[in-house]
Amino acid sequence: MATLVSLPSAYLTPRLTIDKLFFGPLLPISTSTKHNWDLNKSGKSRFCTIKSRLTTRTKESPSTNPDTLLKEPHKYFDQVIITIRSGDGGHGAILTMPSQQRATKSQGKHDNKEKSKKKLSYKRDFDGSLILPVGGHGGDVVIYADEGKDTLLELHKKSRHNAKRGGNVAAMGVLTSQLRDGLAAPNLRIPVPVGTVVKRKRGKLLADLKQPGDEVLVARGGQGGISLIEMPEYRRKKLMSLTTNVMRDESDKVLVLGQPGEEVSLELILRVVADVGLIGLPNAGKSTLLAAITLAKPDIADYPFTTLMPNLGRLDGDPDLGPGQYSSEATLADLPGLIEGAHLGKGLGRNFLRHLRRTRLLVHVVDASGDDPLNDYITVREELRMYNPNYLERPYVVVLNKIDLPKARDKLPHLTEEILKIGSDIVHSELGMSSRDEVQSLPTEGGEATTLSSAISVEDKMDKGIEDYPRPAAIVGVSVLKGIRVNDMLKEIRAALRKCRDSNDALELSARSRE
Ligand SMILES: Nc1nc2c(ncn2[C@@H]2O[C@H](COP(=O)(O)OP(=O)(O)OP(=O)(O)O)[C@@H](O)[C@H]2O)c(=O)[nH]1
Ligand SMILES: [Mg+2]
Repeated sequence: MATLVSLPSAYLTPRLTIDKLFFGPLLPISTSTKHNWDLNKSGKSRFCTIKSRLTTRTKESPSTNPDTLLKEPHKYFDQVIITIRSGDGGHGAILTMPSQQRATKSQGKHDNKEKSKKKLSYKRDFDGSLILPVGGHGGDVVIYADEGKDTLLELHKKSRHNAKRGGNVAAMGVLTSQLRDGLAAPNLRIPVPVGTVVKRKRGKLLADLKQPGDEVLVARGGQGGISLIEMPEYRRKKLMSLTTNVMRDESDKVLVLGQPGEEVSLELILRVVADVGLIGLPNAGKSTLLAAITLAKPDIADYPFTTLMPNLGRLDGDPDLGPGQYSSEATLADLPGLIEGAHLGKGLGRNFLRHLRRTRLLVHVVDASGDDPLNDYITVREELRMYNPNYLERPYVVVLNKIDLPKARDKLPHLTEEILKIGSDIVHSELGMSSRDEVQSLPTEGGEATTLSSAISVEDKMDKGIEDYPRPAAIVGVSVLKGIRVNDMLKEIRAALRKCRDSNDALELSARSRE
């Protein structure tokens, strides 16, 4: 990009040489990095950026060992720390006026012709002032949500990302018209899964990339340096009268060198974007359920912790709704099994529970053929309470699975009755909690949604037991493996989803009217 530059008298005297400009006290020194010129053997000056001793540079976060990533991907897929650096700006140059080039004795007539042709290429603004080339802008770093990405594992393998530096303005005599394009460095774009939260390492939230294509500029590339012209005094005066715009730094120094890019350490946290979260003990049949009602193909096996990372599936709209069926589509997330003590780190621990945060409805899958399914149900509710009591306020459907087995079928009536006993009729809203994601309204048994405008603190909620939280929106006995009552289950899930969509809309409306 070219800029209009005026030339302060100090820089326009014929005595000013490149060496003086580069080695003299006029060099701009950035606060974060120090620019240094060193001479190589041929005596040519070469620009390099060195680490300043006075400033601490962010320590590079080490990449995770590929073996560890392969063995334990579930520990790394949803969180990573990366270091990014935007590109340095390219340097300006000391250019020679075409008139001087023409006057060079050593050049032959042919050369002079060429030069005078080039002279015509020097750009002038509408007011006659010269437009001189500037160094290329350093590449920015942008992080964007890409639907094709599922995890953050790739970023563990490569935790440092540098954008390219801008191009330097070439040596004396190169004309504006040749330099105008191609000097700015391309932006570095880093794809992450939809639902990634971008934060400064131990610092402020920069963006929540919830929608495909959402993006955030995390580091701006350095500004390119300006160019100067070396010329005799009589021409200088003429030029000064024509120009108005001067680029200077704080100490009145002209910025010939490109500015350094910025280096930042970022923490990326993935929070799965799903409408419905499937929870339950290991082996309850969560993945089988997901495979039965969506096109997802999760691993299913007869041992605990088959699922290590959330699986996503898309539930089609309800065909009975006719044209409105698309409004009943939903994304389901099948989460790893939860066990007693998960909130203390047992099993896969509690970290994956953060993926429930954006869900609006929970489907609690219980293996009804187990020895004590009621206790299994209570265990999971307790773990949710210990992790985040707000999750207990979310509407939920209980799926009593494996009723193809006689053991489960026999227990069904009593189990349903016992589960219905646990819970209260009071419904809380999370309006006013930290994130809009968590704004919820919960239906009571009768389907009415009540809103408590005052937010209840998490400490207060911890004092409450699971019986103080709402009952399930529905309880259904099914066999997802054998396809028994799967349609009834789908009906209940869709009805609960519609109810919480309606109440969310109502909440949004009332929030907007208050604004
Ligand atoms: N008999 C019967 N078996 C089922 C049913 N649903 C699932 N299973 C079996 O239960 C076992 C566990 O199923 P998964 O779907 O992997 O269970 P999960 O809850 O996803 O387990 P984790 O991923 O370990 O948390 C598998 O052997 C399934 O075939 C069912 O309706 N009836
Ligand atoms: Mg599973």
